[in-house]
Amino acid sequence: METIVSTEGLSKEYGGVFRVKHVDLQIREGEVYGFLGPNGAGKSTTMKMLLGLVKPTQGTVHLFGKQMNDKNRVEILRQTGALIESPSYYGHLTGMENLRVMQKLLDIPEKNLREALRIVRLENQAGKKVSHYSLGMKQRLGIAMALMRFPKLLVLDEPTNGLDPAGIEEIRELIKALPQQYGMTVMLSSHLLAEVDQMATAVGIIDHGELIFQNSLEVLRRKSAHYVAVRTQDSEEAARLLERYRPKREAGWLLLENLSDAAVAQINQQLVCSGVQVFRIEERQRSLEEIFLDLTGKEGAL
Ligand SMILES: Nc1ncnc2c1ncn2[C@@H]1O[C@H](COP(=O)(O)OP(=O)(O)OP(=O)(O)O)[C@@H](O)[C@H]1O
Repeated sequence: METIVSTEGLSKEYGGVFRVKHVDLQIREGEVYGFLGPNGAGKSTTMKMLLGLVKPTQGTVHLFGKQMNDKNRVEILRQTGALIESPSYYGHLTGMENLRVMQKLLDIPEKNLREALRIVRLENQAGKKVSHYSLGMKQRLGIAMALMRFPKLLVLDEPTNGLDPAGIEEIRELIKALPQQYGMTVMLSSHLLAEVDQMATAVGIIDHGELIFQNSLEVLRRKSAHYVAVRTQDSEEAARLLERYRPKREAGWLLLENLSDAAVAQINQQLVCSGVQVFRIEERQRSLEEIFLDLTGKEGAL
C-alpha cells in the first residue's frame, strides 16, 4: 500500500518554544487517519505544515512519495483538499456561488461541483445565501470545497467542531465512505477519542507537540487489555491477600490485570477461604480515555 503522507522529524518553533517536536507521521493509502490530541497539542500546526501553510522549523514532509519543497509544492498540493479551522466563504453569496468562486480559481469540472454538493447533502440548499446557513451547513459547505477536486488526500481539521449530534453523525458517515467510494485517504483531527474511534482506521496521538502513539485502531484497542474487577466485603483485606497480583484500588473495587481463568478461580477461592466474602467478579475493558491517560499520565486531557 502506498504511503500518502510521511514526515520525518517535523518540528515547529514559535517564540522559542517547540510546539511540534520531531513528529514522524505515516499515513497509508485508503486510511482514515484520526489525529488525536487535546487542545493546543499541535494538531493544526502539524496539518498546516503538511499543506505548506506553515513552514517547518525542522524536518521534512513527503506527500505521495515526493519530498515537498518550494518548487514542487503547488503541483503536489493539487492532489490534496483541506478544511483547516473554520471554512472560509462569502456570506452574501449562495453555497453554489461560493463553489463557483473556487471552481474558477482551481479550474474544476462542473460535474465535480454537483457531486461534492451531493456528497455533503447540500444540493437542495445550494441556492441559499451562506449567511443563512446553519453552522452544520457551513461546515458541510467547507467539506464540499475541500472535496471539489476529488483529491487523493483530504485533510480536515476538527470537521465536526460545533455540530449537534445529528450533524456529527452525518459528517462521520460521509467521511467513512470516502476511501471506498472515491479512493481518498483522509486525515482528520479531533480532541474526542470517541469520535475518532467511530471513524478512523489508524490513529496518531499527539500531546505537547510529541507523537506519543501511532498505529492502527486495532492496536490501540489491543492496548485496552481486559482486566478483572473484584468487589468484596473487605477490600482492605482482599488487597492484602492479593498483593502479588498488584491490585489497583478504585472506589471499593480491586482491579487486576492479565488474569487467566485459573487465576480468577484461585483468587476467588483464596478470598473465600480467608473469610472475605466476594460480591462481584467482573471482566472490564479499558476505555480509550483510560488508554490515553496511560500513555500521557495525565488526568482529564481529553
Ligand atoms: N502562529 C502562531 N504563533 C505562536 N504560537 C502559535 C501559533 N500557532 C499555534 N501556536 C501555538 O502552538 C500550540 C499548538 O497549537 P495548535 O493550534 O497546533 O494546537 P491544536 O492541537 O490544533 O489545538 P486546537 O484544537 O486548540 O486548535 C499552541 O500552544 C498555540 O498557542
